[in-house]
Amino acid sequence: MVVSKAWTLRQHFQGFPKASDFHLREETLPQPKNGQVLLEAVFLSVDPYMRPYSQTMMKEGDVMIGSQVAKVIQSYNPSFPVGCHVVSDCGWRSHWVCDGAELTPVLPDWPQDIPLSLALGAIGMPGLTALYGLEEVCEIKKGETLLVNAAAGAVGSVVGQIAKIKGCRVVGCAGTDTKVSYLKELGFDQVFNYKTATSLEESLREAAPHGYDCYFENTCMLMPQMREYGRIAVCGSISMYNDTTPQTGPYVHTHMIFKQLRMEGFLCARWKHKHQQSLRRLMAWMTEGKLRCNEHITIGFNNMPAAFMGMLQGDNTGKAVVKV
Ligand SMILES: NC(=O)C1=CN([C@@H]2O[C@H](COP(=O)(O)OP(=O)(O)OC[C@H]3O[C@@H](n4cnc5c(N)ncnc54)[C@H](OP(=O)(O)O)[C@@H]3O)[C@@H](O)[C@H]2O)C=CC1
Ligand SMILES: C/C=C/C(C)=O
Repeated sequence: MVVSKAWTLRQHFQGFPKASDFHLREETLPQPKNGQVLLEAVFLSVDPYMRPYSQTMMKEGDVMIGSQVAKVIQSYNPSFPVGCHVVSDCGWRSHWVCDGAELTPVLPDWPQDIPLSLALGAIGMPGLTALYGLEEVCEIKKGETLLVNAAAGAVGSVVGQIAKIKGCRVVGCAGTDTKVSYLKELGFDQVFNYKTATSLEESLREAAPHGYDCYFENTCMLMPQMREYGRIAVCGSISMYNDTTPQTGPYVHTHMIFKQLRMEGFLCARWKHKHQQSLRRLMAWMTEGKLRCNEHITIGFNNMPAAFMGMLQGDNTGKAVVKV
């Protein structure tokens, strides 16, 4: 018998999450049966979606939702032999018994020198989100100009690098000078700190005097700088996730109409059927040195809530993960 640790939602978050909203419990797992495997968490993902989804998909007492890279430590399922690594959506748990139905093996032939944690980052859901937002929603083309905000985050940093691979001009905005330096290292053409810029409008105009063809992310600050027939991929709205009163405006109709813009919200899972081939593309770019990913690693399963709250502060550069 294995005793698993699990972090549960003690009470729904009101505004910014606090340590007392979480509860660490132990549970004795059943012995795996025929067709089942026993998983041990190696890396757990810490993602913004956990905040809004906790509100809509969870009830108090549930184990926190989330993905992890886990190692199979007992197996009665030939598709998942002992020692293999999988991505599992079993939540904030140290161990779990399941059949293979909901498990995704990490890419076969995962290179030795690429950390497995990236299966939760650039070679995982955030990387796929970046790829689909650019290719499927923005339909970005060589030579176009892109703006991405939250650019030093797990998604934004991959967005900018893929757009560079595609021959685009990339403008990123981020909230600290450290993030700005990181994005310059990644090869972004223009980067500015939106928190210290004297005028956002001026910074945007200076960075791309002819305007933007594509805009990846959230907020509507860019509307006046969009070019005719511009495309806006609405990926997330992290700045609102902890709000206790709904935000209003700005009203975008005039820009949408007269510039004939297209704005589309999307969820990465829409293109689930493409995930395997897309992960292989991301891995190829990484092994060729065209795609890099900084990670913000917190050590220790017991620090999951702290890592989650830290991520929601917005100060991390790159993908937040917890190493067990
Ligand atoms: N549609 C989809 O399928 C998916 C959507 N998403 C969404 O994409 C967005 C980015 O995700 P991801 O890159 O993983 O996130 P990260 O946690 O890696 O980065 C988030 C960044 O957002 C910026 N930010 C702005 N306002 C806030 C705030 N109030 N609190 C915290 N951070 C803030 C910060 O950068 P800065 O200081 O530069 O402002 C921060 O670094 C999120 O909104 C997420 O929900 C993510 C995955 C899939
Ligand atoms: C799958 C992730 C969704 C958001 C909104 O983060």
